Amino acid sequence: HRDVRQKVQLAIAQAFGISASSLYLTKPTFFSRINSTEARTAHDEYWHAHVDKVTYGSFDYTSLLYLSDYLDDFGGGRFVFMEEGANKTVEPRAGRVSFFTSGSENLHRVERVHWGTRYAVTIAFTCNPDHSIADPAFT
Ligand SMILES: O=C(O)CCC(=O)C(=O)O
Ligand SMILES: [Fe+2]
Repeated sequence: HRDVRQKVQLAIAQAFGISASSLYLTKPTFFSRINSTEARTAHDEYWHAHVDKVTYGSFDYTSLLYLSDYLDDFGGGRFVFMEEGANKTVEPRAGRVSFFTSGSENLHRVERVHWGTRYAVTIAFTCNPDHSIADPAFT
């Protein structure tokens, strides 16, 4: 819904001190299901440290919506910001949202999931209108 989209954009823009008119949805937006089965392709190897802007190209801001609970639904699978001296960890919980800038300042990785199933959604935003995708349509 456009009104909701505009409110979310405005809130995000205000939080980061940027103009709401310069923030657009970008791709890929994806749903992830992670369990402890063997990776079949390099794409399945979610646990490597990476920078989202490098991995996905168009990302300026990354948001993660978690749909399952660390330790209740799965073990391992915490999100780790790699920081010199002290890594900072986000423990996924259903409904928890994490939001951060997608550049090298936020190098991160996901711990390997040891048991259970971990669900999350990645939704990203760009400041470059050329990288934008259309608003989601609800039909
Ligand atoms: O699911 C997560 O916690 C993070 C996934 C991730 O790093 C990514 O999609 O780039
Ligand atoms: Fe990432």
